[in-house]
Amino acid sequence: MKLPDVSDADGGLVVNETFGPTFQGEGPSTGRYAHFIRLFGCHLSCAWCDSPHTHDTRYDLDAEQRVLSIEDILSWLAADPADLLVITGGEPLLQAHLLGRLLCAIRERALATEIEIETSGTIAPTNMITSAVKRFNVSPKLAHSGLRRHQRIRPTVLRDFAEGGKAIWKFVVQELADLAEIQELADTYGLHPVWIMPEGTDSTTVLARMRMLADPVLARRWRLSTRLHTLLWENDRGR
Ligand SMILES: Nc1nc2[nH]cc(C(=O)O)c2c(=O)[nH]1
Ligand code: SF4
Ligand SMILES: [Mg+2]
Repeated sequence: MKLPDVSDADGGLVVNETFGPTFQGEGPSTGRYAHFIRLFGCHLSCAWCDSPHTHDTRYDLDAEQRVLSIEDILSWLAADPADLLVITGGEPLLQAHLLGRLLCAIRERALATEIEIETSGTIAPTNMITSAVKRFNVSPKLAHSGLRRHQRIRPTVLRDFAEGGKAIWKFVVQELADLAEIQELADTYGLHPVWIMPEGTDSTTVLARMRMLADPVLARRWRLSTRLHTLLWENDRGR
């Protein structure tokens, strides 16, 4: 199975979709008016991935990707400048070089008040990216992702994010037993603050898991995230 190489697309970023305005549905900025850029490509393959169309060869990946120049993306944003711009994927840091240039240009032209990046925590960001963003929402994957530990846990990358001071740690949880696994990672790598988010792509599952998690998360003094877009719009694309 050959995955598309997104690291050196000539002249642009490989984008899956741009959308907004919508609400940031996850993490500390939940509920904020937000625009999204979903970059194409991921080097992982989590069993429960909620955006497999960014990389899974069971999808029509030719139809799922467009090469957009930095100017193309700036024009899209200029039509409706973002309060919060969220860069997600896929794994957006696979395209770190061009992404850094894009984010600098967005800051220079004041096309977003704040920028945050959703990432798996397996690829270190560049300095250019780190200086342009307000926050990294880092989601290290647990054993239930089906990935091998060395694929999902990159100690040096986790420590870099932790020391950089711009990361929050957002763990996708299916069962209460996952919390002990998270505690071990948080203690080993100094991950703080910890956010717990239910796995699920329909409102019934998200709400049931949030109810299951609420008291145990409080007992650990952690934070709880919903998936607001899922509660509102189920698994609709581009929301
Ligand atoms: N509204 C909305 N909020 C989100 N936060 C993170 C998302 C993602 O897919 O990474 C996402 C998404 O797809 N939609
Ligand atoms: S890291 Fe994210 S995009 Fe990549 S397979 Fe896992 S859930 Fe999907
Ligand atoms: Mg996601």
